[in-house]
Amino acid sequence: MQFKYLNLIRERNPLVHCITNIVVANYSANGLLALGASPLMSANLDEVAEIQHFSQGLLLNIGTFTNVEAKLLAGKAANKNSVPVVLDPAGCGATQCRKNATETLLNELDIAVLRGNAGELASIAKVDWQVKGVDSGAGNGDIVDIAKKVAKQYQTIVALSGATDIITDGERVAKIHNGTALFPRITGSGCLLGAVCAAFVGVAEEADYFQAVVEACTVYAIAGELAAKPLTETQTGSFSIALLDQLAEISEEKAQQLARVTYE
Ligand SMILES: Nc1ncnc2c1ncn2[C@@H]1O[C@H](COP(=O)(O)OP(=O)(O)OP(=O)(O)O)[C@@H](O)[C@H]1O
Ligand SMILES: Cc1ncsc1CCO
Ligand SMILES: [Mg+2]
Repeated sequence: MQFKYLNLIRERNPLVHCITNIVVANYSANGLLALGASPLMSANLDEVAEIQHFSQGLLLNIGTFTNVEAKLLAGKAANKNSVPVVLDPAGCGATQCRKNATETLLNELDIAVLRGNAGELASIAKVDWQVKGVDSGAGNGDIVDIAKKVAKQYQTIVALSGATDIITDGERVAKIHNGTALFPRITGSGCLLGAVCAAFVGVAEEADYFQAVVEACTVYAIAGELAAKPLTETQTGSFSIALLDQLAEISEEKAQQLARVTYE
């Protein structure tokens, strides 16, 4: 697999505007900085539309179910200014009002990338699933079918994360086999991945967003793998710091060496 967007991020230092949840705001900003992007966290109604005049990517994360109006306003301005929008429907299956708000965002906005775990994508696809708050839960549906269905329905690129990440535009499917079991043991590793996806599509042409998202998820999963290498399975605190270090350290060459990506 050929990597080309990681170096571009470091060259261009894209500004990624995040309207995210309070749990992960600081960690996401640090992760973007480590990678080589420039984070801006704001949900103020007076400025979120204006920010789309100079931002390269917009992340909308519904995790703490706040600022829905700001997300709509920012998303519409981003669409007008050709700024790619990444939606992370964190915890969207947990309550009816989250389901409704997620549908509204998907219907009202042109979402370039929809990044969530299996439970969140199953909820959007209206497939029966035992969701558990923001964790992915368990279910019997075929996650490739779920991801493809949602990608087609909303004409977006779906990045479904888990032990194997599934990236699809509804036709093409990439599976990323990299990662570490330490990822789901820290909060916000998926939320940061959403922000990372926004940085990658922020430096890509629209026609190449699929490839940019595959690259984003692969680089990220490998950074986690490298961070976990010297750690035991209980060193979750150390992992969260080591992941930031690896996001700063990882090179295209290293990613190329370690990538385990298959296409269907
Ligand atoms: N069991 C696992 N083994 C290897 N990698 C994993 C595993 N589970 C998740 N990952 C990786 O963890 C990262 C985050 O994905 P995850 O599915 O945990 O996000 P999430 O549930 O949205 O997280 P959060 O909502 O806490 O931010 C992805 O890079 C994914 O590949
Ligand atoms: C724990 C938690 N609760 C709402 S958002 C969030 C961060 C992980 O999605
Ligand atoms: Mg999540």
